[in-house]
Amino acid sequence: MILIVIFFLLVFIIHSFIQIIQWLINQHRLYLIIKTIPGPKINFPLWGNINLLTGILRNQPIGLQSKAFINLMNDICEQYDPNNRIGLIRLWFGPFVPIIIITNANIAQKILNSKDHLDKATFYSLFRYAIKDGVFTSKTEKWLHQKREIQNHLKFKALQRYIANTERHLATLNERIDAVIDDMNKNGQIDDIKPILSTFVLDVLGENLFSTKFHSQSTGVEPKFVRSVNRMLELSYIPFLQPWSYYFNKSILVYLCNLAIFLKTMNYVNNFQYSVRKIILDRFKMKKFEQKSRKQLSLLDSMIESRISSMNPDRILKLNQIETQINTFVVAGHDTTTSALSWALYLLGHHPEQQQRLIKEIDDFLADLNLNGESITLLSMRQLKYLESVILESLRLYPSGPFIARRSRSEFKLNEQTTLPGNINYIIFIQHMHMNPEYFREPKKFYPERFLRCRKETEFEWVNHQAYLPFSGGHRMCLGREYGLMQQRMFLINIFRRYRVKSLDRFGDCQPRFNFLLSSAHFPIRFERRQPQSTPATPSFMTTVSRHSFL
Ligand code: HEM
Repeated sequence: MILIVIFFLLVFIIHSFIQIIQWLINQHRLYLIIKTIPGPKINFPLWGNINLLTGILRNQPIGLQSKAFINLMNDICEQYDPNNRIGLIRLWFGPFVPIIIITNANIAQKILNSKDHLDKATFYSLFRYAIKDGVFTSKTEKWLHQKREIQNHLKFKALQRYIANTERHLATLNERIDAVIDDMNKNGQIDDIKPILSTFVLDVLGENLFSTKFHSQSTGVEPKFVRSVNRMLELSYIPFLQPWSYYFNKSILVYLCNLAIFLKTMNYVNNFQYSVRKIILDRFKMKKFEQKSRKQLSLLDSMIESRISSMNPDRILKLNQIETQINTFVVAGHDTTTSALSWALYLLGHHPEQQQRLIKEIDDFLADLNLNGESITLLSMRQLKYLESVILESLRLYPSGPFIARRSRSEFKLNEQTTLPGNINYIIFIQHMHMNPEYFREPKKFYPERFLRCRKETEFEWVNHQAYLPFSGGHRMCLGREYGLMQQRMFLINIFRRYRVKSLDRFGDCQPRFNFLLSSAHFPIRFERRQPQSTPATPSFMTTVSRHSFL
């Protein structure tokens, strides 16, 4: 008996020994490859470059920490790879965990289009508290199945059905703005536009995604779970930014307080997930959508309908998977869209010339439609090229996702000289690329015209299309891109056919608050009604497909 135990013990020890040797060989190979990539010096191998993060971030309040993080990353890129010569920077998080930052558009495109880089980076697991293993966070194999099922429900042709809800909530938004204009004390001034936009986006998302009325605009408050998700992401972010100092330098009391807040927010998120589950079960049982016109189905209804009508339901998303996707869309679609709307207003409010050009384009477009007795359709909105350029330029200057990250499954040969290592995390630094004068001439300038001047992939005097990644790119590009763009188009047409806006702070004072993907503009703004005689009679958005629609 003892001999058998000794035998197994020996086998175990030899096996572990071989594993350790293999791991050391791999680490050495990784080290040799990474050595060729520029990056900050390591003074103390156990820490790697973590001291850079902790040093700068320790005294920043939550919310601004992430801004400090982005600034730090920008500084590191400029210092260690001046003029984007190589487009790669390495950082060591401790002795064994390297991260590679990519600032070269060509390399970023190769990574995003490679089948070996479909997994999201390890630290995306923080999102799993809020959205579990949905299409945003899932690993390649699961993601392929989920994406196949979801993309049809969000592609351009499917969006027509969301117009009616959006238009109704836009009408409520107008009433809110009108009330501020008519209020003598306020005289059209809103001290912080973000909550107004956020509640509007949420109400639209609730109805379009899962037939739920949040009533956020009428109550003026976001549901608790939305604030909880944001808070949760902020809290999850702290240990990532300050892995050691957070636990050792701060008092245990601070840690416990944050833990208590985390658990409380988790509770709200769980409650929300429970409500979503209930809605899904109810709608599934009632099969209400069977009597509804297909064009009015919410995303949830159409996913359930696919499941019911499928010949092979095993291949279609199950109800619990649908629930995960709905949670994912609310989190992935809410702050990103709010942020895009708020920054577009901010920039236009500071650039009257561009605002006037946009107003003229919208007026001409509406006058043409009126003349022909047509409504605004998804497709006709696309004729507004200046509007599109304003949206694209705002997203360039303020991308909702300043960086995205992937985990490689294997080594990746970039060219004869450079091979990128496998099994490590890559950060694609979108915000840095958007500000690179090599890719975008005069990058700090708000200049929507750049997109009109460079419409084709081959024209890149003002825009390098490869470096433009507000919705990411390649295989795991944003699934809500068309939906997000539609919302922005409808919102801006609606605002500027009625009002002029003026941002009331000093240009540049308003700074984004990042926590991974999320950033929004909080700033004071004044709305003025446009003179009635100068606004053309306004055709409504077309909510049903008629002979004018090309869909
Ligand atoms: C202006 C609005 C939006 C912007 C700027 C934006 C941006 C992005 C970016 C940068 C990513 C890549 C994230 C990463 O790889 O880490 C992404 C992914 C995603 N977005 Fe959006 N998004 C927007 C709106 C939406 C909306 C409205 C929805 C849903 C209704 C949505 C759903 C998703 C999903 C599901 C993914 C994950 C795709 C995948 O991994 O395959 N997004 N988005």
